[in-house]
Amino acid sequence: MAGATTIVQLRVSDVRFPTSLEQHGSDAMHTEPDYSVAYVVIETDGGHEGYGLTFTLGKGTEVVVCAVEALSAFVVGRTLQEIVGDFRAFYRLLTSDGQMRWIGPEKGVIQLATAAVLNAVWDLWARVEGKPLWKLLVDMEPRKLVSCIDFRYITDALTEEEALDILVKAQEGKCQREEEMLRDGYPAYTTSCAWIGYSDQQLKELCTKALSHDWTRFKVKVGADLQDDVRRCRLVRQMIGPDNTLMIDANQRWDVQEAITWVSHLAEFKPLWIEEPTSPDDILGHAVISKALAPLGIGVATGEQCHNRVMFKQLLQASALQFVQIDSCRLGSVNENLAVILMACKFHVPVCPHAGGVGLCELVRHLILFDYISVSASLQNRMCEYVDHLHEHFKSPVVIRNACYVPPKDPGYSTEMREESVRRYQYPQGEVWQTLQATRGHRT
Ligand SMILES: C[C@H](O)[C@@H](O)CC(=O)C(=O)O
Ligand SMILES: [Mg+2]
Repeated sequence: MAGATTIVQLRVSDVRFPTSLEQHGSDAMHTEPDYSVAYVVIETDGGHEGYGLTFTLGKGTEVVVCAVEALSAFVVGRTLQEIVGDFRAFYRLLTSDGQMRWIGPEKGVIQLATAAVLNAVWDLWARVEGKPLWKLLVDMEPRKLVSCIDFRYITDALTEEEALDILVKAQEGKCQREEEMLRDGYPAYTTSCAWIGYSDQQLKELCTKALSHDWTRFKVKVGADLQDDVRRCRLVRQMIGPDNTLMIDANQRWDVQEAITWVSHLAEFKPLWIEEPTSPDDILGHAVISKALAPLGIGVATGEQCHNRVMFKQLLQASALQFVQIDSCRLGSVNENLAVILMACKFHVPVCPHAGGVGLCELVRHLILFDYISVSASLQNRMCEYVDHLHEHFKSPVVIRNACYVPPKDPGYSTEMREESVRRYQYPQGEVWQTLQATRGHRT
């Protein structure tokens, strides 16, 4: 890395897209989501910039913005070299400050804010190195990678030495896997055909279109009404045929027993997994559901609202999930995602990232490429979520080819948004929101 790069400013914006108008992103618990971000820009004295974000659903983004502002004092005035020279210490500084940690620790709004800020730092680092983030990670020495992870609270499941060992072993075949990814891309599944607010007609049209674009894996939202779910799952299964893959997602709608009963009624449609059947905090509940559904061949997937590595640790220790859904903006950025990816590898549980939101596809593709090339070395039972919304607002948007994520080539973490998008969708002063309020009285 060239000379010292001091971070001189951090700016944060509340950017919201009115996706609820057309029910994009809707599920059994979030019926009117306006896909939004707390969007962070850090500037350095040398003219470099880093971009970060965390995902929200509209209302409340201003609270995350406030938390980001509270964290900015830890970042501004520091050099990039100082931060990444001991990234574990910096992660701890942000998450373990003696006063700030009281409003977490490492969960909720403050962890979302940590993700936004650290995503900007990782973006800056990758840009300064002139590499896309996945390549920065893939090229990094194993010892350096583990030095970015805070192992506090997880050493009973994964020690630093074990993490190092996993990374060192996976060096074998790394170059071939990188070539394979550059050639074929990383397998994806689509959630965009079957949001809960879509009509049956929309489901049919979107499935037809997706099938014609080579999609073979489909996720359907369930959990609001059993008869609707039976009808929708039947329709999608008929459309996609017996050999394609179906997943279902309840977004935390049920109690534990209710989840088992409800999903048993949907077993005839052969879902690979039920996602978020119950409260994301109920580790033992997930374990009970996993055990009950295993004989039906249905696994449990969760993670999009799993707020830190300690929760994932317990889910893994309790055999409470069969698919680990990391989230680039829920966990404490790349640092904490590395911890979870390595724990999942140790427990032999596949990582299938969550990406239903604005910007999540852009970011998480970097993490899953790293997982395959440098950690798991397997594609067995693995795929990364894709949703077909709002990519046009990013400078390095996702590219999908043959239903696979094409590895991005631009330096950075693909977090930079188009300036015009940020300006127009800024809440509430952007022209899109001003117009919506004036013409439709869209709730603000
Ligand atoms: C509110 C979000 O769209 C959520 O439904 C996304 C999700 O659960 C997923 O993509 O999975
Ligand atoms: Mg989900």
